[in-house]
Amino acid sequence: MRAPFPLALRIGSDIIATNRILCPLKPDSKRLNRLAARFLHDKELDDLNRRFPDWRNPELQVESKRRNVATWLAGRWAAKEAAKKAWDATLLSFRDLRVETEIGGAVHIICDTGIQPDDESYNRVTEQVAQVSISHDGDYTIAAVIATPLHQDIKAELGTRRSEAEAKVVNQYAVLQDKRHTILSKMVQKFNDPSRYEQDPRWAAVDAYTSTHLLAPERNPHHEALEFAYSNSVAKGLPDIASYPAQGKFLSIQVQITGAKNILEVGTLGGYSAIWMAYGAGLETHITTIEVDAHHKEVAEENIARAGLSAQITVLLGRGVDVLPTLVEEVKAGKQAPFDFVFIDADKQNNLAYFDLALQMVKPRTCIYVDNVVRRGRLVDETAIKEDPRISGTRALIEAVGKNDKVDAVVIQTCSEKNYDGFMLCVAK
Ligand SMILES: C[S@@+](CC[C@H](N)C(=O)[O-])C[C@H]1O[C@@H](n2cnc3c(N)ncnc32)[C@H](O)[C@@H]1O
Repeated sequence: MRAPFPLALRIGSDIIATNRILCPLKPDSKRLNRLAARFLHDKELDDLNRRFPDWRNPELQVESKRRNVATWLAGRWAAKEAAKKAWDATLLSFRDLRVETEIGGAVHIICDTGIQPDDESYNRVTEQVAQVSISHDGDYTIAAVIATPLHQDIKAELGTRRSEAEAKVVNQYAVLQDKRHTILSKMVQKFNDPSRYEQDPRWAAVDAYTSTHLLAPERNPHHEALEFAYSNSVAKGLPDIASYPAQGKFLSIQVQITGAKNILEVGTLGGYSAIWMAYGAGLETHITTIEVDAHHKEVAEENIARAGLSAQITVLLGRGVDVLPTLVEEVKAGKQAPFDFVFIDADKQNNLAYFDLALQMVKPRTCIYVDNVVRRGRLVDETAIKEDPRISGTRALIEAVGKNDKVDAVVIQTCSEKNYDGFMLCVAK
């Protein structure tokens, strides 16, 4: 028989490299502000302001000062991770926890529900303390927490909040869906051909459900910038033809898988897909995106600036068939690095031209992704083949790629909130 551990004690520990905090601190102070606002409790923000009055302006600080701020933040981060492990990571968020240093120097970590004593729930337990130890050595910070299990009052409060937050996300998504459906119905009226927009409600419902869990706004630090890019584009009169959120995330994940450092996009619109890719790619990656419409370019640049990505994304104005050959020359002359991820999403009649030009400036094993190749099945519709240059352009691409020994490719059909479509995924050999 095994004797159980006799004490109702739980431990948690965490280690973090200070450089992980220092990195966002260097090039862009806005990122640091966002990071601090995301994980520090308000009282910890006050502590930080007191200790490092100019921390919000790292450009003014010398390297050693920046490192001190990063080390302080790393201590808070590690302590909170350790506390989540000791208590209940599924219930707790970083901002429910705060590290507190007493006047004598003793350090505690507190699970703080934020309920004030003058609140009617004052007779319930609203805060719980655990012991924490934080140590720094060179580039690393380590924290260990020892705690008794979370009090039932706190568990109940956090559980209620979690359900409310989940309901809010579902609600936010429903509002977004409504907005999209209104735009879609306007398009249907405009073209007076509802059959072109038929949509099985299950597709949007599945997107709504999965997005609630996998694209939850509170878990996506870039949610606000992406939502701004989408809404601002529609508000400024751009057509509602950007990638949808799950597709944006798919692109971002592709970029992470391939480790792309130099991305090419044809068809910027309001920069929505470019922003998703840039967030997936990391700070050292660059995206060149081509847009023929000057107003689209202007709105895209506004959205990109708002996302803090102006240094990472360059929008080139012009027709793809004119701009791409100049890029090919630059790559051949060594003035421009070859691309290692390509997203083609512009005028579909030129798909093959874009593909051929892109192929001249990519590294082996580059992923080339071409969007909207199925178009509700019109890819194989006899009338569309004869009358719609977007369909004949896409068929020319698929047939040429099928004969090209330098690439391997597949078309995947998709159904989603944006109806029935598909993409072609190729890899350059
Ligand atoms: C489907 S939208 C791009 C959507 C964007 N990739 C996204 O997911 O957010 C296509 C864009 O290509 C642009 N475009 C159309 N013809 C073009 C051309 N010949 N050269 C470059 N861009 C073009 C359009 O103005 C439009 O902004």
